[in-house]
Amino acid sequence: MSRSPSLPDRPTLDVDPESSPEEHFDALQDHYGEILDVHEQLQSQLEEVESRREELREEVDRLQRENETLKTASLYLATVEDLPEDGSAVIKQHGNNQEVLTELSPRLADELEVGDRVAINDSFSVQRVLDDETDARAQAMEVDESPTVEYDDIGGLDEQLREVREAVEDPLVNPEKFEKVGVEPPSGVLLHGPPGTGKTMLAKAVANQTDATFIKMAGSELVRKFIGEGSRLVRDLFELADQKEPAIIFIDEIDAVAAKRTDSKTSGDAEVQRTMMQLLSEMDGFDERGDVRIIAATNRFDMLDSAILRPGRFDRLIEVPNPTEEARERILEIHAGDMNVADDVAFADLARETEGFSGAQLASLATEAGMFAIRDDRDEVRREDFDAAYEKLVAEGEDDVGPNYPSYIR
Ligand SMILES: Nc1ncnc2c1ncn2[C@@H]1O[C@H](COP(=O)(O)OP(=O)(O)OP(=O)(O)O)[C@@H](O)[C@H]1O
Repeated sequence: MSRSPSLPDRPTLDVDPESSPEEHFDALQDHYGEILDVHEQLQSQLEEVESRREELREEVDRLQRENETLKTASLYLATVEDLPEDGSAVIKQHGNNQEVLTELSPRLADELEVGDRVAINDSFSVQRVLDDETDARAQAMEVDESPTVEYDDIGGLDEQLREVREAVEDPLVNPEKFEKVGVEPPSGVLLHGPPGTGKTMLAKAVANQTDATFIKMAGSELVRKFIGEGSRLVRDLFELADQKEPAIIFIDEIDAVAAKRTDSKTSGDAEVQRTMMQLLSEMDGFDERGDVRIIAATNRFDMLDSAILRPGRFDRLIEVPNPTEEARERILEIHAGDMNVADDVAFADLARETEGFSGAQLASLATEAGMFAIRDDRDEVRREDFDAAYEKLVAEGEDDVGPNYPSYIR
């Protein structure tokens, strides 16, 4: 839609070569007059265009502000239930299941289909259409039908492994044991300890051992931007586990949804609370579930709300600490065991010198040492490679490695 006015014709000077100087002068004067006219017309058109430009600029500013508000304001989630022909839509809000009839913009009316998930604002006006729900589910959950981690791949955590097997594997494999004795198996297992100590590995290994599907959800993923989405994901998570049983649900970073209540009453906190309530209610209804076990992990045990630790919820707490010297040796053997290691490398020495390292850091130490050997065009990994790897790791992550570096690094 263009509103630009058409330009006036350019005046031409028509002078008869035979004309007298007076006639010539008159013709020039007429021409000058015409030029002045055109100049005036152009001037007024320019003013008109400038004022239109100003209007458009204001419109752009307004839209930009509106866009910003839309981007920052919390939106609610809803599903399109019906699309009557008149450009309206019946939507059902997630969380409270409120059904509303709302007008659609012409663009959305063409685009929307029944079943679509949409984001709506406080006045129930549809702001945008969201991705396919299955995509959102797939993004948030990691599903591994047959994890490959074995118990033997885990270094050190013998006592923790025994407890996890007792709480998760036995109820799946020998449920009758519990029935005969008349005790309820633990509802949920909570693994807590510093990062990279093998919590995920433990959960994966027990899923592998029991031929269960491993379904992982990160707590941070459950804390979503859209109101109602976190609790919806929790429901999806348990539903999926039901479909896939036997299954092990692993919720990493559970502290993101189950932190102690704070005094602040921001909508973000309320949304986290709702997600946690949904999780608790799923766990409370857990008895009727078949072969589904639930394991959660946290690095921030101190932050957890005691509500999730009550009997019937995460009632088996297992601490997974950083490895002891003996465990560090075992972890190094696991990760460097297949490497072509020179005679001057003694895992026992390395274990002694890596106090404060987590399992994940020991795994990186082995990989990095291998990389140094490759870079040097050798097919054998020497002690000097482990030393170089050590220095690199310490330099990269002073804060993660912990205070106990060996003396020759400090
Ligand atoms: N006890 C261990 N034995 C062998 N390898 C380990 C051990 N702990 C950690 N690792 C190595 O570190 C990697 C990361 O470990 P994992 O993901 O299990 O840690 P996590 O405790 O779940 O960490 P986070 O709390 O950061 O999620 C593993 O894939 C493995 O290579």
